[in-house]
Amino acid sequence: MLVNPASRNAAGADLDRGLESLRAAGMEVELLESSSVEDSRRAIRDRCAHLELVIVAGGDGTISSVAGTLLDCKLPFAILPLGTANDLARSLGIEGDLAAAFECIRADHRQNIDLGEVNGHYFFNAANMGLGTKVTEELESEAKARLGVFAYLKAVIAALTHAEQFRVEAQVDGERHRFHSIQLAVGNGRFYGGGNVIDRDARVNDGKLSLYSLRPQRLWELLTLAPLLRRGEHRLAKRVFNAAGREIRIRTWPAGMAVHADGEPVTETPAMFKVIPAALEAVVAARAPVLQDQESRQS
Ligand SMILES: Nc1ncnc2c1ncn2[C@@H]1O[C@H](COP(=O)(O)OP(=O)(O)OP(=O)(O)O)[C@@H](O)[C@H]1O
Repeated sequence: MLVNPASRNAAGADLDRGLESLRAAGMEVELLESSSVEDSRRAIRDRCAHLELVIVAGGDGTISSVAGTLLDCKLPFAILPLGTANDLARSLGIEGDLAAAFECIRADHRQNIDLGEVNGHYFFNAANMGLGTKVTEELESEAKARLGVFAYLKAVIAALTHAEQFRVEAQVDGERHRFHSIQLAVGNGRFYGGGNVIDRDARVNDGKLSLYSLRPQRLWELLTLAPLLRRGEHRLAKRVFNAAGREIRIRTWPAGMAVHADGEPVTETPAMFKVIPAALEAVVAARAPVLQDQESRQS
């Protein structure tokens, strides 16, 4: 079990009782506090051959930081959500208190989930260009620690006042689309930004990425769109472009726009997005409605 003490809810978390319950269920658990991303990656790599499961106790940032290592080591993972947004945990149906998350680990229901990749960087939830990256920039860590999910709202309002438009060429599985945008998002999971739905049909195991773009619009129009965006119902809205596919190539004018993946700045446009279907095995909540069942995926 890898604990990131810098995750928002790590400080007050009582892991002892949960750990005891795992040990009582016959699991041999080694507890490790991670001091850096490199530290986490090395800890997993060094133990690769001896581990059966990596329990990541942290937020989305912590889980994304070890995605590539889990993939290389072909190791399954479970989540103890200790972060601010915990969007991947939500996408896996893991909600509620820590006791419920420990219960999921004991029950050990597993599913293969997809991983997104942009210019060689992995992400679970979503990548943003435009307004979304401004939100992250506005979201200074001090406010995030103090306000949690409400900090996102404050940051959104600050970013909206500086929304700039840009031109986009998107090739979705080879099909070309051109449009103007103020915000582009490419999602892999179902949730991003603290419980916003990427698309009402998106699942973290559907083998697809979802793209949406907000066309330039007035501030009041954006504000009226906000509840639809929150629920992932932007298909119902005019001024939103939607598409889904396995490969999405994005060029922007101006070029060199920042691409943030799972909240971290990772690359710039032009950006090549790919989904790696069923990349990782994850411990999920039993009968999680946020996951596509494996039968309908095959059909
Ligand atoms: N593997 C890691 N080990 C140590 N520190 C990490 C690791 N991964 C990321 N960090 C640092 O810890 C900070 C907090 O981690 P994380 O992003 O998981 O929690 P959060 O910001 O509270 O939650 P969320 O990402 O769900 O909003 C990150 O911003 C990053 O600076």
